Amino acid sequence: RRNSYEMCKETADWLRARTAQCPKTAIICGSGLGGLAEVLDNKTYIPGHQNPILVFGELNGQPCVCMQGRFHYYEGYSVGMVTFPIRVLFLLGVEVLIVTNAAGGLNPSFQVGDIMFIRDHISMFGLGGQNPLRGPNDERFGVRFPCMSDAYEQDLLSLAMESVQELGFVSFTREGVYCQLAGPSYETIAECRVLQALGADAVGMSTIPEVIVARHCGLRILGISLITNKVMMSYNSQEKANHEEVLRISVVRAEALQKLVTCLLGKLGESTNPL
Ligand SMILES: O=P(O)(O)O[C@@H]1C[C@H](O)[C@@H](CO)O1
Ligand code: HPA
Repeated sequence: RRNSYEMCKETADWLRARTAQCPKTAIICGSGLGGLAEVLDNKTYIPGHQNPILVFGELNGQPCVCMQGRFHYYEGYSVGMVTFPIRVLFLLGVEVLIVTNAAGGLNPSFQVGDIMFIRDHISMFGLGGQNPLRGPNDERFGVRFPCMSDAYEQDLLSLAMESVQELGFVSFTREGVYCQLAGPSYETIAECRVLQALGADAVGMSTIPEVIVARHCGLRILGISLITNKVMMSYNSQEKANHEEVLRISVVRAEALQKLVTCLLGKLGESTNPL
């Protein structure tokens, strides 16, 4: 299995041989948000065999690692491969995971450009019977039946909200429920209506398998969705979801997100370091 303990350990050891940095926080950069990594100090770039590049460095004095890009299920990767980097990060000693993504807004009060902290998620994969933890459980990662009702940590959310207030970002910050579909096709109007009725505030194509695997191995998780478009709810709408628009809006908000994560890391450092 791609995310077996042995394979993850081999990659973690391989990375350790290439950098002496010991990040406590990892940031997964969603579509168009790879620029987050550029603000790190003392950067070490480690290109992967395939898509994502790992950038080790420091942000606001805190050791951290950014994953520029991710493995998406819609690209054809197995859920094992999609979640493999999470277990590698865990074996590297990461304790806090900040997952970011671009998502479509289902909540009618959301605007394009809003930042949504993920309060909870709806896994269409999980509901449909596909969970990244399916199969033999390896206790070295976590327990057989992990709790998910507390996957998104309240303390991290509170620190993130403090950062939002200090930065003056309140007017475009929300909280909500993220729902993941397989992609790569965007949702139909009928599907959007169903998701909204189910209680989802935003819809995307990533993140949840990563969160499940991260929660399983005890990582503290903060999820951030950038609302890059409003999904179509009416047959009269002339707009159409498209990836170029998603990337364009991500870039517009990239700087705000960088500031937010930088501020949050400073607070995390203060909260974990009594000095
Ligand atoms: O990696 P994320 O979830 O940010 O990417 C989103 C979902 C699709 O990959 C793409 C759709 O525009 O953006
Ligand atoms: O509208 C969307 N749907 C699914 N994934 C997305 N990622 C960005 N926008 C969207």
